[in-house]
Amino acid sequence: MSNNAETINNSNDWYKWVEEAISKKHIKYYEIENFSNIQEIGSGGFAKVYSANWKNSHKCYAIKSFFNINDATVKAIFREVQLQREVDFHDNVIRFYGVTTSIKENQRKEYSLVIEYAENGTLRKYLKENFENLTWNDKYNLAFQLVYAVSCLHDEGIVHPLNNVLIHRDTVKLADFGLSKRIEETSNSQSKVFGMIPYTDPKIFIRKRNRNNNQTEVYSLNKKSDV
Ligand SMILES: Nc1ncnc2c1ncn2[C@@H]1O[C@H](COP(=O)(O)OP(=O)(O)OP(=O)(O)O)[C@@H](O)[C@H]1O
Repeated sequence: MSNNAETINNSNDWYKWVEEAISKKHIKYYEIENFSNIQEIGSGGFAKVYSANWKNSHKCYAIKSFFNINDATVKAIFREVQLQREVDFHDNVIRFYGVTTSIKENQRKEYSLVIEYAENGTLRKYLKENFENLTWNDKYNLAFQLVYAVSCLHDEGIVHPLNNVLIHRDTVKLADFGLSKRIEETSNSQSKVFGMIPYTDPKIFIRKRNRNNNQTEVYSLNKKSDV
């Protein structure tokens, strides 16, 4: 796989890259027909996400199907795949398993991502529904996992906007690396708002040079604890 983020400029590059990666077995291809019990579980600005069982087993996967794979979105999708694969050895990061063809009826073959399924959904929803029943130890444990995951991503040179924090049983899982950046990139793009506004360090809005961008993520973490 010779392409890097700079060489994926349009949807043709993306299709070529995925097909080459599948044929060289760098990425596993899952036949969509082998999934059963496909259920929609959520959607965001770019994609719809489904849960599905593999070959009638109890093993559940999440399938992320993009609304519109065009020249503008392929870079984010490619980034998501690249960054997630780099760090998904970590227990607190959603695993990238491979690709399948899109669930949509379409003339053109469209690839969807097959990723680990987080059974309890988003941390936000989980806390809303369970906050009263959680002990301080449970809350400490969730906060600890979140901080630990962020710290491990920093060690790998990646900043995650913490826009998508999921829960699988008692384990925090960071997902959706489409908006994540390498630390050196964030230092060069001070003017760009990074992540969700409520969790964004206000200092990012005033163009202050030489601000360490890991710090903006620490701000996001503190805001998360307000949930
Ligand atoms: N692996 C997963 N397991 C369980 N639910 C998930 C998973 N991935 C995503 N979801 C659910 O689907 C929703 C949409 O997913 P996601 O945020 O990745 O889509 P997106 O279009 O890239 O979103 P965004 O607009 O935030 O970039 C999430 O908020 C979450 O509720």
